[in-house]
Amino acid sequence: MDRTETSAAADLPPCGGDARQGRGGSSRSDKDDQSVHPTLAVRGLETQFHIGQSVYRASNGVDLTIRPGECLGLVGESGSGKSVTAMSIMGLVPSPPGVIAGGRIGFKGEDLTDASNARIRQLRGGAVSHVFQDPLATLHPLFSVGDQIVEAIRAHQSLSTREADAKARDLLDLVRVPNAAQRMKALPHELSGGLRQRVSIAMALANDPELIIADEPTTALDVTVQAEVLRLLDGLRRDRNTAVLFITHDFGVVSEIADRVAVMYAGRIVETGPTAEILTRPAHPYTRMLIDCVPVMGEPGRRLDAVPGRPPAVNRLPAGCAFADRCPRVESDCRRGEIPLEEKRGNLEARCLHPLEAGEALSGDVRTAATTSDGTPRHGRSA
Ligand SMILES: Nc1ncnc2c1ncn2[C@@H]1O[C@H](COP(=O)(O)OP(=O)(O)OP(=O)(O)O)[C@@H](O)[C@H]1O
Repeated sequence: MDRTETSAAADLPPCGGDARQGRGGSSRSDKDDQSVHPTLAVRGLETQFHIGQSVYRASNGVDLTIRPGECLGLVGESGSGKSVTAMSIMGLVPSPPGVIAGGRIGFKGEDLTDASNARIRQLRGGAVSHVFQDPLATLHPLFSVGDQIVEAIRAHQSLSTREADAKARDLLDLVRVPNAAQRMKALPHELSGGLRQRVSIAMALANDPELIIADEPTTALDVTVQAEVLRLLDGLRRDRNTAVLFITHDFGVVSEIADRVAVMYAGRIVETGPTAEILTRPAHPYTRMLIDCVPVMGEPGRRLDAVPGRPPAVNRLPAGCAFADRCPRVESDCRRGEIPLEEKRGNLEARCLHPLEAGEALSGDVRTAATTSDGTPRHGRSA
């Protein structure tokens, strides 16, 4: 059966609500040709964990679109559902207790939701690859990095060992590992953290992926190495026209690499739009508060805000806006019912009834709204 012809995802709209423009709203070829299927089109993804009587809604109606050569930054606090969304795309949700209870995952127009395990395995490490935060979790401690890259190549391409070996060396050169031929023989623990991450990027590139899912790939690295690895990833995806889903909790990193941003909170996308627009004129108070947490160079005296309180547990989501208990702009209507992700202005969409105007700051001390009079968060994680 040809899934690309018959699947429901073949009918996915080529451009979803969050697929708009490139960095700073600049035009891209994808904008000019909206008829081409995006590399990734996630629609209404519902990934749940059923534990005892509880249902944890980790991805709760998530929509994402990424076009060739585009980088989407998926941002949110710990536990907001970023990794579960990524694992769902890669077919890696542990089941049980996990289940994809709804929605569709389209890869270049092919519906992966009902794809066979064999098809998902064929894609994973091939056309869809991933880079994780900790390369030691990806790399086998007892095999040389060269052997591991060769194995990754041969799992998807019929090359001789000699050919795969040469390709592995080229990949290490490409990700700028010095003395690649020598380093092929190194065990993972013999390399620095930055070099190990370059090796895992080389492995991710081994089979010319069309989509790379990078889950906090620079979080464990020190800042200079982090900047180098970001530049490397950015250059590679531009040269190779690779779509990238870049997961992070750090808006500083997002500003370096993402064309567009999707902000996740308690399993939902709460705001999405071009990076420059989101960074300078966000509509959702949560996005504003997350951005205010980023240290700014040259402002040593500036108070660093934290977002007070905690997100609600995803097995006990409140009616209405899940951010209401922490939001300085909350009104009674925020707690009444489902709030849709709607266009607020320009290319910005937010799930908010009382959005910020362009460039508006949050007035007053946000702590007054999000904490009780003694400073206790109004909403603690209860599960
Ligand atoms: N294996 C699991 N079993 C049960 N619940 C899970 C499991 N994995 C994730 N969850 C639930 O999904 C929620 C989202 O987790 P996820 O790892 O996607 O968050 P995240 O945004 O990636 O956080 P972090 O930045 O800390 O990695 C968690 O809060 C938890 O409730």
